[in-house]
Amino acid sequence: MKKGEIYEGMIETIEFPNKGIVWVKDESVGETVRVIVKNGMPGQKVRFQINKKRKNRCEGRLLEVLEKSEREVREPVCDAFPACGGCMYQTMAYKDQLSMKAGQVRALIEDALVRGGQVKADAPEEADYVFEGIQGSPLEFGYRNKMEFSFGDAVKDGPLTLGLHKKGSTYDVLTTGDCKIVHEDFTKILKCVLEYCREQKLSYYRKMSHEGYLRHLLVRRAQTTGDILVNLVTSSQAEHDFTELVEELLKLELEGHITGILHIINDSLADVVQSDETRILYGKDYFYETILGLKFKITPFSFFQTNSLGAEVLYSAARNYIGSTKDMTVFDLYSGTGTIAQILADVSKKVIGVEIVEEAVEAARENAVLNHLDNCEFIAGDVLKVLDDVEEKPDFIVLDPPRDGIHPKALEKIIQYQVPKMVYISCKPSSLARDLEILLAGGYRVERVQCVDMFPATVHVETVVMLSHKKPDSVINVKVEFGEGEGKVPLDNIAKRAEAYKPKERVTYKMIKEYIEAKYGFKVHTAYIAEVKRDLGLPMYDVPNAVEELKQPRKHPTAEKVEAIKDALKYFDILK
Ligand SMILES: C[S@@+](CC[C@H](N)C(=O)[O-])C[C@H]1O[C@@H](n2cnc3c(N)ncnc32)[C@H](O)[C@@H]1O
Repeated sequence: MKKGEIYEGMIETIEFPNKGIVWVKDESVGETVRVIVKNGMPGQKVRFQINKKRKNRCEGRLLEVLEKSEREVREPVCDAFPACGGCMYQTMAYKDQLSMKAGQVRALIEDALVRGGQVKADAPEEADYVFEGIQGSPLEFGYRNKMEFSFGDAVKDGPLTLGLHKKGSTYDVLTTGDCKIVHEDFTKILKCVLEYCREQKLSYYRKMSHEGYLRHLLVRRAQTTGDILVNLVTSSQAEHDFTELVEELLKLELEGHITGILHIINDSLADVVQSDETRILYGKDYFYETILGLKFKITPFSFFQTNSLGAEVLYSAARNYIGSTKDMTVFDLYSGTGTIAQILADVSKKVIGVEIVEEAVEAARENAVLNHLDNCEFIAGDVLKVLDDVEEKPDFIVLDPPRDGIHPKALEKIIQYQVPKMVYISCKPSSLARDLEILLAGGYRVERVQCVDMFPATVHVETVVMLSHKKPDSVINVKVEFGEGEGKVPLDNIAKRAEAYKPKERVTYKMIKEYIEAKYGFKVHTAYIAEVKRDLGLPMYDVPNAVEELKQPRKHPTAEKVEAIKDALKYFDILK
């Protein structure tokens, strides 16, 4: 198999977030190879081109869907599908989307449990934590309370467009005039603004040359109050009077109501929505949203969960795990506009929120006053640094970091508090799995896991994890001196050991099973793989994965299965 070659095959499964797994025969060596093909659906027959080939990892670029999947049970709901790429799973039944996402999270968590030492690779049946499945979003469509549309064109020098970027393109913008994951009010506003800008022949800002005027349209709509904030973002390269546009927008027949129309000037070279200057064209520059009975003031740039009703499900799941915090000091790390802190405030002694965006911290403070809570403190700054300066010690910690997860050094500081319990809310399970390994190594164990789907039809999924601290049975102190001389550990040795322990491409039991099924046409149990490895004297931690549970007394593999397992171990370089 070489880079550039074209193959066909069936997408057997999808690993988080959108990694389709296809097994194909590489005729040049007579082997069956596992290829990752992104952006497909489970069960589709696809044609793809190999674009990455490494020893244990092969990737292909999807060229064409040859046959639809049986799991595509309905017609696309919008005309930007599949070019937009935002709602890849919209043709799958919602129930099916949910079970696929739950399976993806479970596999990642259970890998992390093995790698972090909570579960032994050869005894997956001893995975002593509770995986509670997935809760869906109350709304399958129209669930987003915020959308950032870009101005551009769909083809070079084509007519002005306003909407979302084409999948995989930084430049081409599709007009998403019937996007179904936002309320109809969003599309009415989008069409009105686009029509006006086309009539006025306003230019759009080009990312390469940094020339042009129109940049983004940011719309926020509170799901519970129907308040709408319209933000038109331009460069400062022209001056335009938007009075007529404001009149047009206010004439629209909307289900909600516009509380503010803002003109934001942004000359930043980066393609992000931010403000050098904000002009209020109508109304005010904020609105209110209600979550679990609490009121939150939202400004154009403050972080707020984008699915308000879904956030209620997520926060309820977290609150359920957090339990009673009476007389406790709680740290809400990565607190945004302080939603979680305020949900916990009236059942805690004190809550301290830490958040890096100053504007969100100011909003959090205002929100606490609005909700008559006087035991919340919000600190602006990076968690990594702020934890060094906070004098109070937490009794309980809630973590809700951004997609990339938690900085390892911040995790170290969090672990040092040794709080008996923590709840980690994650919007990216692969970052969560990486952070869990560090938390497990730091003496924590995973007790319960609940997934919540906040973004139906997309690849995203949220996870809430309850962790508890394992108290050590006993403690011994070991003093190690580094350097040359008797009784010291030479630094050279450390460098060699570090080299030997460098992370290798991870081969899971699942990969071995998939290889065997594709090549030999039969399934093998995890326990059989473990048994063959034990018999061969292979280290048991080399092939971690623990997804299945034993449902009957352990049997032994047949000779045929033993040979197939040995072949797979050789294929993945575990057996030389
Ligand atoms: C997933 S949001 C959670 C917000 C909040 N808990 C909520 O539910 O609304 C993550 C938040 O972390 C903030 N953040 C990102 N990096 C940070 C850091 N190093 N220190 C503190 N806050 C950070 C972001 O600005 C964002 O508000």
